Amino acid sequence: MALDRWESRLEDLFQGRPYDMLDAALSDTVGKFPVDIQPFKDMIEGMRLDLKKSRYKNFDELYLYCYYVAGTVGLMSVPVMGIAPESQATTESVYNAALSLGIANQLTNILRDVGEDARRGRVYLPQDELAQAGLSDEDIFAGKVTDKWRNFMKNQIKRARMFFDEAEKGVTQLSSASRWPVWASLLLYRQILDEIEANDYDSFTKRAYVSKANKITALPLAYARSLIGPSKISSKVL
Ligand SMILES: CC(C)=CCC/C(C)=C/CC/C(C)=C/CC/C(C)=C/COP(=O)(O)OP(=O)(O)O
Repeated sequence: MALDRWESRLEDLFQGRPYDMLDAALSDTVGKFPVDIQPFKDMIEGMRLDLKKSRYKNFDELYLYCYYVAGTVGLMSVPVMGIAPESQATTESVYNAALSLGIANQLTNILRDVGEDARRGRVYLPQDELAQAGLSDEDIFAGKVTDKWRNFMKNQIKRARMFFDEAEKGVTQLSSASRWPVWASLLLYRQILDEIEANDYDSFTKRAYVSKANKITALPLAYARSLIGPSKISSKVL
């Protein structure tokens, strides 16, 4: 019911009829930038899915959930951030990178929160891959770091990193003012994966986080990378 109401407010604010101040802020943004309503609707759909589903058969199902709740945020952001006017990249490839960053962030979030989610009876991990690794829901609820779990997590982390790599290809194509914050968020969120490794894959009892010192260090690195735009200069330098 609440989600239905949210959806009708969304449609209203896209037509310039905001209900409250927050709606008004989004309505203003929608009037200023070429934002599409579909990713917003899809995010609400993701919330509906999350209400009725707490297991994912395979990565295809998990990917769809990640698209709904996080990939959509990437798609919403690009029209506001803007693509660099000198970019030769296709619009599709930039949206694809933005989608990948949302997916990468959500997968990272899931791998960090395994214990917290399990305590709420939820397992956002592909059931077929758990089975292939010799693991079951019971192992997740028991929360013991075993070699099977470590191996499983290594593969999950590898996949999340592939999505970050995919996302990297798009950041240089964004308008120059948008590149720094996006690089910073990418570098910082990806470091959570390093922290999960440093915790010996214990996402059951530990919440992996990036230290303040690492966060501060990431900012100049992100800034340096943000200087690279869609030019001929090799983006491999930094
Ligand atoms: C790369 C290019 C070309 C553009 C950038 C496009 C952007 C900004 C993508 C980022 C999308 C993003 C920030 C997605 C959010 C993903 C995420 C981790 C959501 C987690 O939300 P919750 O589940 O509420 O978090 P908690 O579990 O911490 O409460």
